[in-house]
Amino acid sequence: MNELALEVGGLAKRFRLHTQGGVEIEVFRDLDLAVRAGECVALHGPSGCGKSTLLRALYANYAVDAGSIRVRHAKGWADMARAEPRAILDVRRRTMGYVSQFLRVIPRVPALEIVAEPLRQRGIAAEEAHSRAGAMLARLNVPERLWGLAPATFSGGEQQRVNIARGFIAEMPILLLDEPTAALDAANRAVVADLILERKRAGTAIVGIFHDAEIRAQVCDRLFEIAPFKVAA
Ligand SMILES: Nc1ncnc2c1ncn2[C@@H]1O[C@H](COP(=O)(O)OP(=O)(O)OP(=O)(O)O)[C@@H](O)[C@H]1O
Repeated sequence: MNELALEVGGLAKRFRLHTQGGVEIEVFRDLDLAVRAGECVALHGPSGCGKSTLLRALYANYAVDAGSIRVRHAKGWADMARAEPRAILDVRRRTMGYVSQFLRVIPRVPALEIVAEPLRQRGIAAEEAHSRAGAMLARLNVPERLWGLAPATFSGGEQQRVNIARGFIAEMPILLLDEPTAALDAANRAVVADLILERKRAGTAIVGIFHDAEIRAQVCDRLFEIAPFKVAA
């Protein structure tokens, strides 16, 4: 069996709505999840059960109230629930990628640059980074005439493919995917399925939200059910 890449233990998360009388929403408690290299796990459960919240917590976009999120990183382990901001950035740069559903468009930065950036950050020369970014965009059927433009005016599906290209080009050991095919047509869904299968063969551990049952069946090894949270009596 492959080695563990991600190990979540005793995770608890609640939201406090400060602007609404301090109401608390408890999303999960005592959540455990282990994911091995090369494995793809789909977060599953009814709408509102906490799939997006868990994915964001794994990336340390949300603070958690208890528990650990251990990530195999730089010949050791990092805990995303406790790490300093600088260590979190290092994990994001070298170990854990996140493909959100929507591209956070940076004004005036062209698509090719957005996709090449993770490679540039890792010290790869501009020429090689741009050539690999172009190949990835071409594979995802983003027309070459768009590569030099900022994606603000792109269609939803084009923006999602730029986002996917950026997420996959870095070849991270752990990938978090938030509905990576939501805005895509059948041909591009097939490209994304191939990209995911390739990463799995290369040993990437993947955690994702996949509402599309066909993609889920193609790429996921198991479902991780987030049970509806019940308040203890
Ligand atoms: N930023 C936030 N502030 C307050 N409450 C939030 C916040 N984000 C999510 N919640 C609440 O946490 C719960 C889980 O939401 P989440 O978006 O994680 O569910 P989900 O399983 O991804 O849902 P869906 O399948 O509908 O996208 C919901 O009850 C939601 O209202």
